[in-house]
Formats: sequence, structure tokens, C-alpha cells
Amino acid sequence: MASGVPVRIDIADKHFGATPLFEDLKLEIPAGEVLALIGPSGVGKSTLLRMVAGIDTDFTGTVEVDGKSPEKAPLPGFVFQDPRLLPWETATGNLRVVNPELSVEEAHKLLREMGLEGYEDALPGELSGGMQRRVALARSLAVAPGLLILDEPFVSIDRKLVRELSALIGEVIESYGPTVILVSHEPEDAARLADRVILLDGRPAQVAEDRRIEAPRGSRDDAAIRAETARIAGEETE
Ligand SMILES: Nc1ncnc2c1ncn2[C@@H]1O[C@H](COP(=O)(O)OP(=O)(O)OP(=O)(O)O)[C@@H](O)[C@H]1O
Repeated sequence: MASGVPVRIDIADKHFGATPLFEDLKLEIPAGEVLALIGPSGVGKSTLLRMVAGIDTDFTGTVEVDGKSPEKAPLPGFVFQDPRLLPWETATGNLRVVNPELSVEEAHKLLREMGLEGYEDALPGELSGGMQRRVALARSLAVAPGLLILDEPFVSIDRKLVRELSALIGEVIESYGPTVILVSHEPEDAARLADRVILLDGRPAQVAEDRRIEAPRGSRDDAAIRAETARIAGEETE
């Protein structure tokens, strides 16, 4: 697995029709940082993720992932709001679709790390919702990403499963060390996982807040997470 790569965002102009989404937006994300991107609905968080992933190239300015434009950089790992697995491929097959060079053994190892031993040959329809999300997480790691993009990976699942998946993502971050951009509407996710929180606000969107979370990622106790959750929730509603 590649270790984290730096990301540099310098967007001169991004708009949809007459709506200016970003003008002169600059962000630097150092290698290995876990950045939580927060902000009101519609501010442009998902659009920014798509621009960083090279899916949306319709803008002026530059985005660099490890010094290259996103289209030329190695594929990032991307976890979407829903698992988006191919229903006709097994769990193993879904991993190998995004990286055909991944061996069956390597795919099985990733699935095992996500707690899916024994389900390697299961089709998505035979797996629970939580298991499908774990396959999607394994799939994001199948490209050995230097950059992992998480776009509301915990949306519309119950809180217990959120805890479980969030802990799993925390372990993935610790053991693989990718640079991470996380978008989540749950302040607690950022409070648990992130090193830094950026609040986007306004139209065009500006960086309204940019700060580090003081307690180091690995050593936050429940009280620190609760305090940080409250702080982030306050920033989001200001
Ligand atoms: N393909 C598109 N064509 C036109 N407008 C779009 C397109 N994609 C997004 N938009 C608009 O751009 C704005 C930003 O959308 P985006 O999904 O990036 O916001 P967001 O911050 O991720 O919102 P949410 O938190 O609700 O997911 C919204 O007003 C949305 O309607």
C-alpha cells in the first residue's frame, strides 16, 4: 500500500450554470493527514471530492495529487454514500474490478481485514447492508490508495453500525496511512477520525474555519471526542 500523498487544491473558478461554487479556493493537505470537510448542505463538498478524484474536470485552476493532475495520478480509494457494488460480482470480484492486478489472495486478505472471512464468494445480494459497506471499504483499499476519499460513508445506517464502521476506518487509517478527505454530516465522525477540520461556507464557498484537532487521533478518549463533537456541531450551525 502506498503511504499518503499530498493534495494541493487551487481552484480559480467552478460553477454550475449561473451558480458560482468555488472562486479562488486554495487548500493544501499534507501527506497522511486526515481532513474532515464540513459545511452546510449544497455548499459543494461532494463536488470538491469529485474534482480531487478527477471525476469532475470542468473547472479552471489546478488540483494536484502527489504533484500530478488527478487524471494522471493513481486512482484514489473512494467510498460513496452507498456501497455501489456490482450485483453480479462476488465480494472478491468487486475488488478485482477496480484493480485487475490484485490477486485473488490479496483480495481475500483485504476482505479478511474487514471481517469478511467466509464471504469471499458471496454476491452483494447475499450480504447484509453493513457487510456490503465493508466490501466497499475493502474495494477502496484494493487500489492501494495514497489518497482515500470518504463521501458520507456512514449516511443512512444505524448508529451502532456507524460505530463499527468508523472504528474499522480508524484502523485502516492507522495501518495504511493514506491521506484522507472525509465528508460527513455527523460531527462525531470528524471528532473521532480527523486531524484537521475545514468548514466550507458561503457562495462561492470559502474556508470559514481551518483548525487542527488538538488531541492526537489515536489517543482521544470519550470525553475528548464528546467535547470535539460539540465544537464541530457548533461550527456547523454558526
Ligand atoms: N451536476 C450538477 N449540475 C448542476 N448543479 C449541480 C451538479 N452537482 C451539484 N450541483 C449543485 O451544486 C451545489 C453543490 O452540490 P454538492 O453536492 O457538491 O454539495 P454538498 O455540500 O456535497 O451537499 P450535501 O451536503 O447535501 O451532500 C448544489 O447546489 C447542487 O445542487
